[in-house]
Parts: sequence; structure tokens; C-alpha cells
Amino acid sequence: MSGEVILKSHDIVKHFGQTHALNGISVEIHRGEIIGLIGENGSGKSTFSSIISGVYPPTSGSLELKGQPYKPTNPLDAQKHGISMVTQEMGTLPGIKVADNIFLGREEMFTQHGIVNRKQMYEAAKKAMEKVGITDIKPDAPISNYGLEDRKLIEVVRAIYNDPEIFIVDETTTALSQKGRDIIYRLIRKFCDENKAVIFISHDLEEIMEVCSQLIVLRDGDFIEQLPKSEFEEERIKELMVGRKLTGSYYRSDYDGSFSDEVVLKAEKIWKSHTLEDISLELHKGEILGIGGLTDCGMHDLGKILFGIEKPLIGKVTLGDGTEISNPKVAINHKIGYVSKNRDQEALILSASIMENTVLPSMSLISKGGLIFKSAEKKFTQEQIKGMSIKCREMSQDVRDLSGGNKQKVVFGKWLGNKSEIFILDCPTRGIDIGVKAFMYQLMYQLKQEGKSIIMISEELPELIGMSDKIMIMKDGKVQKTFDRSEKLSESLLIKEMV
Ligand SMILES: Nc1ncnc2c1ncn2[C@@H]1O[C@H](COP(=O)(O)OP(=O)(O)OP(=O)(O)O)[C@@H](O)[C@H]1O
Repeated sequence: MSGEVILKSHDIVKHFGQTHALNGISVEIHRGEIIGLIGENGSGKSTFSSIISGVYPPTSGSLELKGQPYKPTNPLDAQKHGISMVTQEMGTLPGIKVADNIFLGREEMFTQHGIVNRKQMYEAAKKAMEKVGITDIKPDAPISNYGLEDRKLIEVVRAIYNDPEIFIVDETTTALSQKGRDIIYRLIRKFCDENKAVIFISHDLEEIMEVCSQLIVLRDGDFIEQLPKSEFEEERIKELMVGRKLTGSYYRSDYDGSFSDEVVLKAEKIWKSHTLEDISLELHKGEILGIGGLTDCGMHDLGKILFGIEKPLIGKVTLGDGTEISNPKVAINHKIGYVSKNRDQEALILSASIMENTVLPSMSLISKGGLIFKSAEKKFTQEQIKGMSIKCREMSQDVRDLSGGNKQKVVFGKWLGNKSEIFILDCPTRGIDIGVKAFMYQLMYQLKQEGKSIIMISEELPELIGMSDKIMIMKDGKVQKTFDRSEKLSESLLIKEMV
């Protein structure tokens, strides 16, 4: 039985120029509920939650909070009304300390006679982190000392500091390891037990079905259905989301696992202080090599080293012909593409257009006699937009304005357009909806069959098992064990080596 209505939306419409992101959403959010907001990439989930949390106003329609008209002017105002959100993109500010990030905009709490009492602020930040079970982050350390996952958790601490009544978690868990996810799940349940409400956005259906007590399904900016837990059924939910029946299996169906003997990329005895210890690997032509482990096992650093973004302390990465990958330029020139886990910071220029991002690595392919024609750039970009079904208004649109999943497609598209021979994919399906995921897996398999080689670094065991010819499990910066593709491989077998 649902609790009283805490938030109501009346016919919320949102247009961004010619993009109709929401077409009139009327829903009720009840106390004591964990509401999953689901839908394909670009269906309007983030737009709806951003309106509730004061990021921007609706074009028309209204909100009601606890029976009163509610018109937040900005996120801080929403927080004052008891609504906080953690977003799918990074929300911490670089260049300042952890505690400053937690209390951003609320420094007056520690200010006396115009001076911020930093000691008091650090102490409060430490306590706030401990309250959610974070004990290994220093409040007085620069935020840049911490990786994506820790920064996400710092954002969570900031969001819940004022004890909100509605907590919105927008596609956050995919950036977290099990430890981080557990922190979020614990918090969510606590909110629910305290008769507050949670709005939870995720593309992981299994997670959504486990965590949520209700689902609101959006499709192309339209409200489709609000389902109670008793009516959760995977196939039905998928159908409601995409508007058609999804058939067939996600992953490749063969257990062949064969590939050419030809080595295309080699890492030899790679060491990096505190993160990697004596890692060697060989990637072959036509191979999908999966790399798995816990988030902090070193696999994400290894991906960066393989693409030349980071340098190892000892060891080297070479191509089959012996060319050393010393920096990303060498990698790109030799047809290596890299999809970073940290998409917005490392894989895209957010303030540039879809076209500028897409053509960036492919200038030499597009140019004719040293000249680059706009028409060629447009044709090239159009091909990627069509091939990847990127949902956008026009190719001159800033990438920043795309939905999360569509940004990921731009990243993929630029490396496909560059005719990459080797793909280093770090969490490639993060934030991607089920329909696009299936498409990406088919694409990966097709690339393999064309003789391209793929390294897929992933925290999702089903996709590692489902797609890889070989799986290398890492633990504490070392290779723990390598598995060949097999019908007998199970998640529990891999987990045993990871923890
Ligand atoms: N600031 C903006 N300017 C222009 N268009 C935008 C902006 N924000 C979102 N959009 C567009 O609105 C639509 C809905 O996007 P939204 O981010 O809400 O989708 P989503 O369901 O959260 O998708 P995803 O699962 O990929 O994160 C998309 O077409 C997107 O390109």
C-alpha cells in the first residue's frame, strides 16, 4: 500500500529548441516508495528529474510538493525544499577540496565574521561521509586525488547532507563498484523506511526490478505506464520501454572462441605504482579479450596505458609490428580506438558539436589533397549518426545536449568511422539502454568476424561471459586468472577470482 502523495506533476512539457523532450508528464510520487524511472536513451528521464530538482524549469505544466505549488529556481532551491539529485555525469568541481565540494554553496554554515572555519568544515565533512559508511576519503584532500567512483560518492554525500525527502539517483550506480552500489542501496532503503521517496534511474533492469517498488515508464517523452512491484515482469517492461517485443538473445550464441594467431597488440611486464604489477597480455586479430575485476583492480588504468594516455612505470605496449604505443596520437594513427569509462571527461569534447567530435580522429580519412571539405565532414558524420541511430536534432548540436546513451553512441561512432582495427572499450555499455546494448553486442561480434580486435574492460560479468573469447580476471593490480570461452563459465567462477 502506497503512502501519501509527496510530489505530483501536472502535464509537464519540456522543449529544448525544436527537441520535444517531454510531452506532458502527469505522475504521482508516493511516500515510502522507490520509484524506478525507466525508458530508452533519450526518452526524457534525466529531463524530468532535472525539472523536479530545479536544474531547469518546464516549458509548461506544474509541480506540487506536499500539496503546495512547487517551482524550484535552481538545484539549491530544490534542496531547500527537500529534493536532491545525484546525476549520471560528474557533479564535483575540480581544483577544490573534498569538503568544499560537499558544502558547495553552503559555506555560510561554517562562516563567522566572513571567515570560513575550515577545521569545523573538515570535521563536518568527515562525519557526513562516515554516516554513509565512507571512511577512506580525506575531507581536506584535493578532489583530484580521487577517481570517478569516490567522486561520485562524495556527490552522494553532498546530495543527502540536508536529509532530503525526495532523493533522485540518476544513472549513478553504473559508475560504482559493488561497494559503492551497496552504499547507495543502503541509503535508498533507509529513505524508504523513513517514509521518504526515491526516484531511481538505471538501465540495469535486473537492478531496477530488485531495488524499486514501482516503475514509471517513459518513451519518447511520453508517459507510458506506472507499474507496482506485483506487475514487474521483465519481458513486459522491455516491451513497454521500446514499444515492441524484443526477441532473440543479447549475446553471441557460439562457444567457438577461436581467433587468429596473429598478435596485434602486446603489453609486456607493465608496472604502475600502487595500481599495476607485472601485467602482460597479447591481443590477437579477431579476438574479443574481456578484462574483468573489481573497479579498483587496475583494469581501468590498464586500458589507459594500452591507449597511451598514461605511461607505465616499467614495461611497454607495442603493436604487432613492434611500434611502441607511447601516446594516444600514435595509437589513433595506428587505428586504435578507445572508449573511456569516464566518457564526459576523457572521450568527448562536450562543448563541441556531434560533427566536431565525430570527425576528430578521422581527419586524414576525410581530407582530400590535404583539404577538408565541410560537405565531406557532414557526409561522414551523417553516416555515423545513421549507423549508430544517434538520437539528435542536428549534427551541429553540442554533444553536451545529448542524452547519456546517445553521447556513448557518438564515442563509439567516431572510432568506427575512423575504421579502427583495435578497440579498447572501457565499460562500453554504461548508460546504454537494452535495445542499443543488443545492437552494440552485435556490432562487436561483427567487428570480430571482420578480423578487428577488441579489449572489453567491464564490471558486468554477464557481458564478459556473453561476448569474450578469453576473460582475464584481475585482482589487486595483477592478473589473477585467464578463462577461455566456454559454456561452463559462470559468474560465480569469475567472482571467486575477483574477490
Ligand atoms: N540541455 C539540452 N539541450 C537540448 N536538448 C536536450 C538537453 N537535455 C536533453 N536534451 C534532449 O532531450 C531528450 C531527452 O533527453 P534525456 O537526457 O532526458 O533522456 P534520458 O531518458 O535521460 O536518456 P539516457 O538514458 O540516454 O540518459 C533527448 O533527445 C536529448 O537530446
